[in-house]
Amino acid sequence: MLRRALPRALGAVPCPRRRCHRPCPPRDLAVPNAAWSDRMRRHYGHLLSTATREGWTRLPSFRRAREHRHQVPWLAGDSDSDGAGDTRLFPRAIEGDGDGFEFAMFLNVPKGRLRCLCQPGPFLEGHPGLAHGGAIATLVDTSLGTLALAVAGRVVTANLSIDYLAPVPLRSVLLLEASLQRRQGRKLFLGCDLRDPDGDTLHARATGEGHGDRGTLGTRGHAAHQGHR
Ligand SMILES: CCCCC/C=C\C/C=C\C/C=C\C/C=C\CCCC(=O)SCCNC(=O)CCNC(=O)[C@H](O)C(C)(C)COP(=O)(O)OP(=O)(O)OC[C@H]1O[C@@H](n2cnc3c(N)ncnc32)[C@H](O)[C@@H]1OP(=O)(O)O
Repeated sequence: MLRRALPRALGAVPCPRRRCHRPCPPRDLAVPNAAWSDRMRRHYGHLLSTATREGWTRLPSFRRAREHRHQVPWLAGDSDSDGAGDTRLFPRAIEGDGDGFEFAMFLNVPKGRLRCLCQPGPFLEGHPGLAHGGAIATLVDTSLGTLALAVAGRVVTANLSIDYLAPVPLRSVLLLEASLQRRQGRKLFLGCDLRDPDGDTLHARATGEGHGDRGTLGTRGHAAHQGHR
């Protein structure tokens, strides 16, 4: 009992492993691990080395929404009502390195752009050897959602439309380039392309619409953006 209560009282995050109650610093998952291919590492290195000069910020990525509370305070939740803290961000739900989504995002708020470098793992299979369309939709929604969060605060996806143009092999490397196209009141219109960063293949093109809370866009969103920088 005390083992569970003390870390929480100190503001530490309970370890996501079942039956482990030690305080556990969140692990940033948007960094290379042993499952990243050489291509993934090469593109990550390039994005990282040019990021600062070109005004991009690498976003750390944690297992659970709450662990992003320093960037997006409302993701911490209002209470512990989601149980014993055993939640996962959907794209981080598959735990083995390389098995699910390996990804790293780079954000440029002034330009309204986000890049997501991704390596889809073998547990995302649809047709044999190929990524499931739902997995691609997750990648798109997460990218457009993160961009919308960064520029406008509390936003939900109202609409998502994806043209699947070419199959995505498992363990390939993909670069998603997202941009904010326009804002209209509480609505944000976003789009993205998902490409092979080394070739000509355009795997998917998507558009999305995010809606902010009444009274949120431009206020809390601004605060979240400031907090991030
Ligand atoms: C600061 C740095 C931040 C960096 C971030 C770093 C790391 C990020 C860390 C963690 C990231 C975590 C998460 C982010 C990743 C992924 C995000 C995932 C996002 C989601 O996956 S989120 C779940 C799916 N999402 C929902 O669960 C939405 C459920 N839904 C609703 O909550 C409502 O349905 C809502 C709000 C959509 C509308 O509700 P409402 O009450 O405002 O609607 P209302 O009827 O008043 O209409 C008002 C106007 O919207 C038009 N309209 C209505 N519905 C529409 C639709 N579907 N499509 C197009 N237009 C629509 C009407 O036509 C009218 O248009 P008009 O005003 O022009 O007449």
